[in-house]
Parts: sequence; structure tokens; C-alpha cells
Amino acid sequence: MFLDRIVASVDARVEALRDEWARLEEKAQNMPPTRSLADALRADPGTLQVIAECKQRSPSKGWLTDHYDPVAQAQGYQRAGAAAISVLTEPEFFAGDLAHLRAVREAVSIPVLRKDFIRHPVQIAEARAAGADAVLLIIRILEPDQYRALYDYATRLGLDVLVEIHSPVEAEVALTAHPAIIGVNNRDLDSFETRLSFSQEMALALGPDIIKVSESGIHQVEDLRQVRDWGYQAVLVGEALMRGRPLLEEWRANG
Ligand SMILES: O=C(O)c1ccccc1NCC(=O)[C@H](O)[C@H](O)COP(=O)(O)O
Repeated sequence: MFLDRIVASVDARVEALRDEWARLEEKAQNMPPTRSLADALRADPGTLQVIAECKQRSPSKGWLTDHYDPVAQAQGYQRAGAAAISVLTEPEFFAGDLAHLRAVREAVSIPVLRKDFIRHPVQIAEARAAGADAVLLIIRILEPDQYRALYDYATRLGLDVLVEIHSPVEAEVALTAHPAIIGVNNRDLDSFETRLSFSQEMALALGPDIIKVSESGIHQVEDLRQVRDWGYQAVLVGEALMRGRPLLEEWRANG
């Protein structure tokens, strides 16, 4: 499966980073306070917020732009009303880099999420030391105990966590850590198929108290209206924005 290839590549990088853990943890513990992703997503109840993503390529869609300037991209997102920025840092399949996150965090005043495939606490310490305000934990690539340990570790370092699910069973595991924010990925990470109605099905399983984020395959204002009507507080949008679609502006004007 494709996701296994990503995970194998991540694990190899983690292996090389393990010796840095103590140093990164100390740096992480001395960073200034984070900006709360949860607060940003519930700042204006009833308004669907947008987490706008910076990524140059993706496995399913290939290169999204020839000219990738994550700082200019993120500043544009903030000006257009994004509540938070997601920055891909995975290098092999998404052409990401932790340096992109560092630069974006300095250039905007809203929370910044490290979008990567986190498997080990050293990546969380690394994220916090680089300035991230939040990290993504993908239930599908973690054992339940591993997930809870990573969730606790991120929280102890002052990070918010976006917990990503793609099935009712994964939702059950996700809920065991009592997360504030859950992302429902409309994309199957093996087949790459996206289905927005998956967000509708999962909304009921998650209940009203959790901040719900619908992720992937969101391209038009009508998609945003739908997920808002299904009880979501936020969406995470990458491809449409990276291809230059003025979705944030359209949403502000017609939401
Ligand atoms: O996007 C992919 O092709 C992909 C493949 C395998 C694992 C993860 C993948 N994407 C990560 C994401 O979930 C998206 O970057 C994010 O939700 C935004 O989606 P989109 O708006 O469809 O770019």
C-alpha cells in the first residue's frame, strides 16, 4: 500500500534523528508559548474556519505549482482570512521541509500546523523546536497506545493536536485521548479517492462537542457550505488554494 511507503521513508528519517531527541526536547521546552489552534477554530462560533495548506506536490496530484514560495503563500492565506496555516514538511513525497514551517511561522500571526507523518516523539519535539503550534497525528499509521503517548507528549510540549481519522473504528481510537480537534480525511490514503460525504457520515459519530475539521477534496464554496451544514467548525484545504483558486475570498463574500 502506498501509505506503507511513506511510513517506511519516515521511519528511516526518524532513526537518523533519534540521537537528537534530548537536544530537541530541551529546545522545545524553551520556546515561546504557542498560538492555540483550537481557539482559532472556535473564535467565531457558527463561522466555518479555513486551515489553508502550503504544499508543493502531493502523491495523488503531483506538482501543484512550479514556483513554491511558502511564506508568500501563507501571508496571502492570512490576508484572505484563513484561521490557521498547515505546512507540509514531508520531503520525499510532498517536497516539504521543516525550514518552510520555520519561515512561515515567523511571517504570519495565526497558528501553524506541522503536516507530516508523525511516528515518534522526536518529530514532535522537532516540530515544537521549529516553531509549530500544532501537529497532525494520523490514527491509521499508529498503534492505539503509540497514539495516546504521542498525544500526551505533544500536549505536554504545549502543542495542539489535529487527530486525523478515516473510519468509524479510527474514530473510536481517536476519542480515547479525548482530543479537542478531530480531522475527518475525505481522502482514502491508499486509493487516493476522495468522497466529501464521508464527512457527513462521521459527523454523527463524533458528536457536537469536538472541533470537527473536514479535510481533503474541498474545491468550491458549495463544499464549504455542505460541511458547515453537517456541523463542522473548519475545513483543511490544500490543492484548490495551491492552484490559485480564490476560495477564501469567495467564502468570505458568499458564505
Ligand atoms: O494528498 C495526497 O495525495 C496524500 C496522499 C497520501 C497521504 C496523504 C495525502 N495528503 C495529505 C492530505 O491529507 C492533504 O494534504 C490535505 O488534507 C489537503 O487536501 P487537498 O485539499 O485535497 O489538497
